[in-house]
Amino acid sequence: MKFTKMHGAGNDFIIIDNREENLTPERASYVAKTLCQRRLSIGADGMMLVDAAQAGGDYRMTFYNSDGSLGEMCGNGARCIARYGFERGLAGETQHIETTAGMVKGWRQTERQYKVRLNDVTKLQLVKNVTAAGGQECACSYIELGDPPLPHAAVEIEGLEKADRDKLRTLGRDLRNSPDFPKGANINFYDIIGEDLVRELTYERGVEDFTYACGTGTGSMVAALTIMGRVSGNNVKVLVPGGELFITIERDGDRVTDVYLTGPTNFVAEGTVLDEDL
Ligand SMILES: N[C@H](CCC[C@H](N)C(=O)O)C(=O)O
Repeated sequence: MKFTKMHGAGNDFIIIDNREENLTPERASYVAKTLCQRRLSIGADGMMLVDAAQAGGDYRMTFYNSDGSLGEMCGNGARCIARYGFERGLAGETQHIETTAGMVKGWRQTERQYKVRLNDVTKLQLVKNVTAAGGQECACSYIELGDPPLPHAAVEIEGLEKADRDKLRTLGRDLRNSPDFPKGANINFYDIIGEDLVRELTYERGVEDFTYACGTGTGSMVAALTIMGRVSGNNVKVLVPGGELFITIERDGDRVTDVYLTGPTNFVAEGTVLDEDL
C-alpha cells in the first residue's frame, strides 16, 4: 500500500489514495489506528482517504483520527489534501473537496500556503457552562461546524504559554468527556495576547491529547471571539505549537457566514507501507 505523509502547522497526516486501495470503512479505521501509532508505526494525528467525488466536488476526503474514529472534518487535513489534490492533478488551484461534514472549498495561495473555507457554522453558543468529567465547572464557547457537525469548545486560559501542561491536559480530557457534550468535543484553550493575535493549544478528540495545531478548532475559536467583539475577524493570527494559522470571518450581524483558514503545508514523505501488524 502506498502512502503520503504531510503536515499542516504540525498537525500530521497519512494520506492513502483509496481509488487504488479500496479500503472499506471498517478496514480503513483499523489501518488508521495501526499506522498512526507513534513509535510503533508511521505515526500521525490522523489518516485521510482520497476517493472519487460523489457529490459534484473534485474528489472526496474521509478523515480518521489516530484512534481509528471517524472525524467529520479536519481543517489542516483539508489544507494538506488541497495541496495533494493540486500537485497530483486531481484539481486546479481552486477546488471543491467533499468531506463527511459537507463541501469545503480550497485555494492554493503559494507553493506551500493553502486556504480553505471551513464547513458552515451550524451552532454557536458564546457562553456555555459545562461540567467536566472530573466535576469541575467551566465556562466556554461551543461551536459546531458542518452537518453532521464537528464539535468544538473554546476555553480562555490567561497566561496559556506558562500554564502547567499536565494540569491543562487533565482539564482538556475532562472537558472533552463532559456529559454536556453529546458527541464529545475538541477543547481549544486560548489566550488573547495582542490585537488580532491569539495563542492556542488544542486537546483533540480522537487523538486524546494535545496536537500541534487544529484548523477547525482555530476557526471555531476565532468565530466565537469575533462575535464577542474580542478580535476583528480579519486575518486574525493564531500561534499554535506547530506554527501560525490565519483566520478570516465573514458575518451577517451576529451570524457567522464564512470561516476561512490559511496556513502552511509540508510534503514529508511518500512510500510503501510495510507494517506487519496490518
Ligand atoms: N485537527 C483537525 C480536527 C480533527 C477533528 C478530530 N479531532 C475530531 O474531533 O474528530 C483540524 O485541523 O481541524
